[in-house]
Parts: sequence; C-alpha cells; structure tokens
Amino acid sequence: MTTRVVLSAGANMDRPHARLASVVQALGDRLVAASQVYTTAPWGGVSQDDFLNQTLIAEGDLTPEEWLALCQECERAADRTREVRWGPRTLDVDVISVETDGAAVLSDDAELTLPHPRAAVRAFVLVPWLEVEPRARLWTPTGERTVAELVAALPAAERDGVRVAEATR
Ligand SMILES: Nc1ncnc2c1ncn2[C@@H]1O[C@H](COP(=O)(O)OP(=O)(O)OP(=O)(O)O)[C@@H](O)[C@H]1O
Ligand SMILES: Nc1nc2c(c(=O)[nH]1)N=C(CO)CN2
Repeated sequence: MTTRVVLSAGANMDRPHARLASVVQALGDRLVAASQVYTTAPWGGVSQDDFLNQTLIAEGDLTPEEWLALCQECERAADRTREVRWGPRTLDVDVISVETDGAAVLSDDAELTLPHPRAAVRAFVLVPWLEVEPRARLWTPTGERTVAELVAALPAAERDGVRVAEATR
C-alpha cells in the first residue's frame, strides 16, 4: 500500500537544526517535499524557547502505524523524554495526515489519531505546510478545509510568530 504522509517536526533543545535534519535523513528517498525551517513562538502556554519547525511530505509503502513508528524512532534517537506536556523537547515528530489513493485516512484511535487533532489550529504546522503544498486540504471536525483557509483563520499574532529561520548548523 503506497501512502503519502504529512509530518511536522519540531525541536527547541540541544542542537535543534541537527534534530530536524535527522528526520530528513531518516526519510531518505521517501521524502517528496520539505519546507524551509521556521522559527516559531511556543504554542500551548508553556513558557520556553522558540521552536524550530519543519513540515515534511513523504511517500512510501508504509502503513499509517509504520509512519508513526518511524517518527517515534526519530524521537528516541534524539533522546526525547516526555516531561511537561507541550514543554521543551529535543525532537517531536507528529503525523499530521495520511492519504492512500488520494483519500485521507481518518482515525480516532488514541495511539494514532488522523488527521492530527490539533493540526488545524497550529500555525507552526500549517504555515510551513502551505509553503510546500499550496493546495493542501485537511479534514477538521467541521469538514474538509484548505490549509490556506485554516492559515487565514488563525489569529494574526500566531501567524506572525512563524518566520523562516536563519540557516544555522
Ligand atoms: N497523529 C499523531 N501523531 C503523533 N502521535 C500521535 C498521533 N495521534 C496520537 N498520537 C499519540 O500521541 C502520543 C503522545 O504524543 P506526544 O508526546 O508527541 O504529544 P505532544 O507532542 O506532547 O502533544 P501533541 O500531540 O499535542 O503534539 C503518542 O504516544 C502517540 O501514540
Ligand atoms: N511552536 C511550537 N510550539 C509547540 C511545539 C512545536 O513544535 N512548535 N510542539 C509542542 C509539543 O507538542 C508544543 N508547542
């Protein structure tokens, strides 16, 4: 089964640029598009350093669960620990959406909820995604929306908190 996945990678501790690069490397030739790396204001109410975020699109013969496993393997390789919810992290890789034969996979399983239930309100996911896929669409509880519409609906302050990062290694 060939699937197409949208992933969101984020990091705000200990060499965040290199952490994002490790996800690109893990995807290898399955990577079909990578946004620029963005500096983003922390979302979720925890006071912490800005994040670096990148949205990645990949295709391959992986099930949705296998894409999640690949994301979690990247997090483990980055020594990711779970301490504070929405707090600082070396690397977080979320599965935003999965398509098979052009149709979105929908799941309300807590282990893998698809599309990602908070993607539609996260500027740090949507703005980089729009860069690489201007016609992208996302299922939300109120129906299918274009990512462009979702970005336009965000509070301006949240959109403005997402900026292309300076290239650093
Ligand atoms: N679409 C998804 N992508 C990634 N993880 C998911 C998804 N749906 C459910 N999960 C589950 O969420 C659990 C917690 O994930 P994680 O610790 O990365 O959350 P978080 O990054 O703190 O918060 P958020 O989920 O809001 O981004 C994981 O164990 C995973 O099984
Ligand atoms: N800007 C930004 N904020 C976040 C991020 C993230 O990747 N970027 N990840 C979080 C953990 O889910 C919580 N808050």
